[in-house]
Amino acid sequence: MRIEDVSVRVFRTTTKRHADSAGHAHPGPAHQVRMGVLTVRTETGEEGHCFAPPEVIRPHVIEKFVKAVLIGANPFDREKLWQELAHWQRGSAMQLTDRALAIVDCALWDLAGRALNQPAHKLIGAYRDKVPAYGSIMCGDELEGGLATPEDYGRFAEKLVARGYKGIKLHTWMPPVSWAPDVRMDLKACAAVREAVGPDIHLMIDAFHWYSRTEALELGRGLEKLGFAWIEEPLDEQSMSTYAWLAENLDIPVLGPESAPGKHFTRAEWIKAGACDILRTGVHDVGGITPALKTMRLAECFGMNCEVHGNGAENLIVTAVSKNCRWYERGLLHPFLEYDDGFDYLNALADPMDEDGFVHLSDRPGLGLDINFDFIDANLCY
Ligand SMILES: O=C(O)[C@H](O)[C@@H](O)[C@@H](O)C(=O)NO
Ligand SMILES: [Mg+2]
Repeated sequence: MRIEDVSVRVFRTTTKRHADSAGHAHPGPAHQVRMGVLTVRTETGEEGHCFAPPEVIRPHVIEKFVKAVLIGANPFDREKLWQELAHWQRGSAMQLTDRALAIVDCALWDLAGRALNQPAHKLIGAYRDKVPAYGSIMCGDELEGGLATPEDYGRFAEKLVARGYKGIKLHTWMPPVSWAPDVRMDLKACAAVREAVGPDIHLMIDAFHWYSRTEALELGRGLEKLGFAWIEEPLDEQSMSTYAWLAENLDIPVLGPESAPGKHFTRAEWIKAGACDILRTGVHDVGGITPALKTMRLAECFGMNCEVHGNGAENLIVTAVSKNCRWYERGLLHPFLEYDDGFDYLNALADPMDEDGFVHLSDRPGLGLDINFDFIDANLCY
C-alpha cells in the first residue's frame, strides 16, 4: 500500500464559540468560521481524515513538507513518517508546527483503522471502552448569568453534576476580563463550586497562566483547604524550575506541562526536574497520537498519572488505551452553550457521555468519527 495523495478541504461551519484577545473561548452569537479536513489517500483508495483549522494545514505546509515525506510511503509506517516530519521542523523556519504533525499522524491512524476496519484504540491496544469525563468549564467572563461570579460557577457546577459529571475543572477569570487575574476571586469561585457539589466530586483548577510564585503559592494553599485534586498552569510553563519550586512547596498535585513546547522530550525533563506530580500530554500539544502514547508510557515508568489535554476523538483514544490516566477532558462548557449539540460536519458526537459521566469510545473504524462529507462538500470554501 502506498500514499498517493494528501489533500485539504476547507469548508464553512457554524459555531457559537468566539475567541477572546488571549485566545480563550467564550459563547456568543452563531457565526460562520472556516474549518479544514486533511485527507491522506492511498493508490487503492484507502483514506484517513483529520480536522484542523486551515492555517495549521495550509498549502505551504502540505506542499513543502507533508507531501515531500508522505507521497509514495507506506501509510502503516507511522513511526518512520512521524520521525521524518519531526526532523523537517528544524529546517522549516518554524513553519511545520507540532499541531501540523499531529494532524498528519492522526490521519494516518484513521487510515490504518479504516483500512483494517478497526477502531484506533483497538489497534493500539485498548485498556477500556469508556472513560470517566470531567466537565472542563470555560474561562470566566462578565456575561450576566454566565460565568461572571463565584455563584455563577456554583450554579453551573450543580447542573454539571446533575448531567452526570463526577469531576469538574474551573478555568477561572483571565484578561481581557477587566479585573482579572485575581487569586482571591479564583478561590471564591472554587469555594462556591465545592459548596455546591459537596465533598465527593473531584475538582481541579486551570488558572491564569502567568501568576507570580507567591500568587501561585497562595492559590495552591487555598485549594488544599478545598480538597482540589490538582492545580494546573498557574505559572508560565516556560520556567520549569519555577514549577519544581511550586511542586516542592505545595501538597496539592501540580499538573503539567500543557503548553510548553518540546513534545514528549520536554515532558521527560519535567519528570526529571520534579516540576509536576501529574504529567500532561495532548495530541495537538505533542505532535500526534504517536508521541502522546510515548508520553503516557513514560509517565507510567515513573509511577505517575498523565492527564490528556483537550476533547475530541484523538484525545479520547489516548485516554482509552492508558491505565495511568484518570480522566477525559470534556469541554469546554458554558451555561450558554449546549455541548451535546456537537458540530454540523459530524453526524454524531465524538465523545457521547452517559448519565453516569462515562464517555463511550466509538466502534467505528479509525478515529471513530461519523463525518458528514455531504455537508462538507456542500459548504466548501476551496
Ligand atoms: O487555550 C487554553 O488555555 C486551553 O485550550 C484551555 O482553553 C483548555 O483547553 C485547557 O487549558 N484545558 O486544560
Ligand atoms: Mg489546561
